[in-house]
Amino acid sequence: MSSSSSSLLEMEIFQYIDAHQSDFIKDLKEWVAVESDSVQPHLRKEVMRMMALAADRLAALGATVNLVNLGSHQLPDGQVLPLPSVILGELGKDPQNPTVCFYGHVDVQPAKKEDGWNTDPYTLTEIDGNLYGRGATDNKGPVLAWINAVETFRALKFAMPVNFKFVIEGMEEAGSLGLEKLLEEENQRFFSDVDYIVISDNLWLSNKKPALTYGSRGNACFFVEVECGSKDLHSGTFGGIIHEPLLDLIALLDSLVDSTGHIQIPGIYDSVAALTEEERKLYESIEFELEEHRKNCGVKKFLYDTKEEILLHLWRYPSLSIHGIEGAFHEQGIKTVIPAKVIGKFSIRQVPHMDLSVVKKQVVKHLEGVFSKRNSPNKLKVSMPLGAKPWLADVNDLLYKAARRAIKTVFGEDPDFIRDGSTIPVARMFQTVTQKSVMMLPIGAADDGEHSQNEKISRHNYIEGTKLFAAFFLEISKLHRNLHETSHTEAIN
Ligand SMILES: C[C@H](N)C(=O)N[C@@H](Cc1c[nH]cn1)C(=O)O
Ligand SMILES: [Zn+2]
Ligand SMILES: [Zn+2]
Repeated sequence: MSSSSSSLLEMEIFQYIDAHQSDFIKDLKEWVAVESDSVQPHLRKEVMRMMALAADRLAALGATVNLVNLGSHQLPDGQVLPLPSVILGELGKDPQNPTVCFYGHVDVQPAKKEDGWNTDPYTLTEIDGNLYGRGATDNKGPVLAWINAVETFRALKFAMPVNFKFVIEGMEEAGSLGLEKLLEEENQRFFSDVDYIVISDNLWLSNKKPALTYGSRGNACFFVEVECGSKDLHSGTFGGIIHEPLLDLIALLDSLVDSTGHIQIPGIYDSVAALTEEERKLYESIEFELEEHRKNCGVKKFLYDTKEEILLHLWRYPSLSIHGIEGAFHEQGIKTVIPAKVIGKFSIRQVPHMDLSVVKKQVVKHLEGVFSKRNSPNKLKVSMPLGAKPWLADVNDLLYKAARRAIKTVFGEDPDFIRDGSTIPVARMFQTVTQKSVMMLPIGAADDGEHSQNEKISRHNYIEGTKLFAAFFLEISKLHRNLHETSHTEAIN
């Protein structure tokens, strides 16, 4: 295809997408309305309902859809819950086309209006060009944008430039339970003819400038449980004469990080890959507005003052965050009780070359050491319910070339090449199990507020993101065909 006919094609595609914005937003509204929170057990049926909706949407595209049952899992309290099925979808089998597998998730993090949302989190609401709702950017919007892009080719009756495969799951926010086993089982079947894997489940580094992501951190999640007995106690009747579990727990949690953000667990930094001079230079050249980033997060000051230090601590070093305490009274008012059992929850973001099993041992040893110094008779239990490895890709891969060109076409500028501090467990699983090239192609902006109150995707990013995916299909198709024609000619000669 000549470049002028390909740009004519793109023009028609982009016009179609612009003309169908309202339909695409209506679909997103329908998806956001489902409270598919994979973290809270009582909402599991909503995750199942969401999976069914996504499967129907793919079937309507003409895809073959297989809902693979992953069985069940046990919660720390012993409760057994069914895991949502994973969608494996396929559309097109043209041997001339590359096969691109898209991964996305349709589960969300918990959200309640009373957390401080300005609008109902499950009613997609447009204000000043932003579409607010839980899952709007993480990850229902990007999944739909990819589907919209495929739909556009179908509606215009254009030949599909690539064969599509889909992996859509409903447990990403809970650590992608059961997914690795499925990938291993399907490696020689579903994944055997996949050429490229694309994930769109993270954000740009800036509010306006597009990005391509070549690395993400992993995560080791911990529960630390302290128990004094089987029942909560009156703090007037028993306060002052017992070792309180919450005091033990707070001391344990307080021992994890110092006020400069440095993790206090001995050995935790030992295997972190050394920073090369080349990397340092790369970080210096990245455009990154510290003030914009500070405003997005709404804090007064960061732990570090320079762009380089901030990026290093987000992408290149581990970080430890405390997420909450189960069993502690957290409602309004004051309940004068001593909770009998409390569970602290924290996680350590992982970077190359940290090893999850070593990290687990270091954490357990450290917490047991701190606890033993307290001479507490209480029961301590430390567990690591989730572990996801970090991921790093080769930016010289064809995928990145195609995405870079597509970004230039749609946004008129070159992308930032970035890493991401958050975790998409499947990225490293795909790389290790399938050995195919993996790329993250985000369409959300840095101020989208993933996991936060008032999560949003802008109409602009949702619609231009749809165009970006369509342009990417054309670019990867061209580059892949060229590469294979060249290697075919070389083989003949
Ligand atoms: C980046 C992605 N949208 C996301 O939010 N991932 C979660 C996954 C996770 C990690 N540990 C437990 N869940 C995240 O990075 O928090
Ligand atoms: Zn996500
Ligand atoms: Zn998320």
